[in-house]
Amino acid sequence: MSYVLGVDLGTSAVKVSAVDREGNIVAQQSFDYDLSHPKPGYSEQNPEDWVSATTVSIVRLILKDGLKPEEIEGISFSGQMHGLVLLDDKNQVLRPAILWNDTRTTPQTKEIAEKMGQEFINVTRNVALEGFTLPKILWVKENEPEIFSQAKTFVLPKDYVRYRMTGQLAMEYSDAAGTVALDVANKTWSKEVQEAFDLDASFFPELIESIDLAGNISDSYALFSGLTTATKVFGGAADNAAGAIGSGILQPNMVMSSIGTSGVVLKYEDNSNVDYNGRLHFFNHAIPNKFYSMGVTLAAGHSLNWYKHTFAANDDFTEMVSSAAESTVGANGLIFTPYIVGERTPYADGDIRGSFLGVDDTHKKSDFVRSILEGIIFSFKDIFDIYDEVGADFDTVVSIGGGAKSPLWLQIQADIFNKKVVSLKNEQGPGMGAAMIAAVGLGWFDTVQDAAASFISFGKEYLPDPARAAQYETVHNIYKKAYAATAEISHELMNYRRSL
Ligand SMILES: Nc1ncnc2c1ncn2[C@@H]1O[C@H](COP(=O)(O)OP(=O)(O)O)[C@@H](O)[C@H]1O
Ligand SMILES: O=C(CO)[C@@H](O)[C@H](O)COP(=O)(O)O
Repeated sequence: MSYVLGVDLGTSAVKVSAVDREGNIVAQQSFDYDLSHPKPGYSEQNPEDWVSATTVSIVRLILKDGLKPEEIEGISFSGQMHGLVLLDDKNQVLRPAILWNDTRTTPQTKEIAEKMGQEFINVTRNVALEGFTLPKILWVKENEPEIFSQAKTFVLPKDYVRYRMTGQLAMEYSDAAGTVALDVANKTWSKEVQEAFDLDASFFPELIESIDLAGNISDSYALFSGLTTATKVFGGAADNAAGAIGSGILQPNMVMSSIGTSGVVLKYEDNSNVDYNGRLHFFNHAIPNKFYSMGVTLAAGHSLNWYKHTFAANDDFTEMVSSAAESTVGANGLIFTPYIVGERTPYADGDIRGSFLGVDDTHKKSDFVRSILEGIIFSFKDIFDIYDEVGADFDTVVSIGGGAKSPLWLQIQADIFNKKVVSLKNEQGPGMGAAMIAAVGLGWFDTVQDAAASFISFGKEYLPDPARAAQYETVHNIYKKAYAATAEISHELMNYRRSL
């Protein structure tokens, strides 16, 4: 037998999946690690914890699940995006990694916008948000100059783990795009960004493709992990790019709708010609010379979980979700905006907060649940509207994440999007995408598309009902007014809370 390992390096844990040539997951191991929040808004992790957790998972696959090291032909990665790992001239880590969900960098995002304006968006194809890597680099440069003066280069989380496995330092394009220091269309580090922020070209690491061989397992890592030096290690991808591959989002007619803790709407882009002018993220895909665009709803499943913990702690989760069927399209006139931790797309506003609008003394719990399911999908529909504005054409929405477990929620998606929605038969997410990258890198398949044809099967299709779709269009048009109508109130309430 021969296997590949897909390493899904997440924010709270790493999950390593062993996959055979037919795409079957033969074993899985995971290991948690801590997040540290040394100050409000700070979010850091120790890169050594990623290496240890990944290694423990691999050792367990070998010792507990009986995988033979010589049968593990290749390894690749899906990585949490944007986290800054600063390295000195001996590739030693200089400070804890500053993660994607760390928001200390608001002044640096403003500095970037003021200094480069539209040119920044034209080159990097993104607006510099707090979570992205360049603002983090500038934060260290301005706030920890003694550390920055020792920094020779930087990498992203999964690139660091790959370096420790192989001894070879590199960054791959799909993650490099999330630094917002890359000229995305031309696939080179941006000279404009380097000059504007006085960053040396040598600070930026070598770039490779996701399916490129980064190196073999080194002697020292073989000793540490029990793997053999024959195992090949491939570039891997940003978690969203790997998730898109693992869900088969490989053609321009397909969009992914992911309802996890946060929500993501992601579209495969065949070339870099389409211009969202920074309203959506636009990154390089894990497939050479392809791209993807995406928008994020910060609190998707999180909104539902918040409601349950706060108002329905003793209810069964699945029954609570199913109770939404007792309500109506438009939740009997109740609208929920899911901005309970701020929002990213289409409103990049950390201080906006959620609302229930139209609360009536006849509303029942089932109406509240329904309004939450609908509000999350209205927020996704706002992202779809950006696609409509540029004339993007697609007919299939692949629904993934915990939210895709609910048939009612899948149908609500079909009706609100007014598109066909499909789920996956055996959804494995980004870890499967990582395994597919290794399988293509090894030559088991010629292309990622070929790997997908063998590894991925779609499940049930949900078609929009024309009458419900028309009703939802009416309610969504009302929902769209809620952001502007509640922004000032939200901001004032946030200021009040800060004053307490
Ligand atoms: N049976 C279900 N029906 C509908 N939604 C669900 C169900 N189970 C979980 N969820 C939602 O899915 C979310 C978790 O999805 P998941 O993809 O596991 O998230 P993540 O990996 O981002 O934490 C939860 O926040 C929850 O609201
Ligand atoms: O910031 C982004 C994308 O822009 C996130 O998608 C992180 O990459 C999330 O990592 P996990 O929550 O999946 O660990």
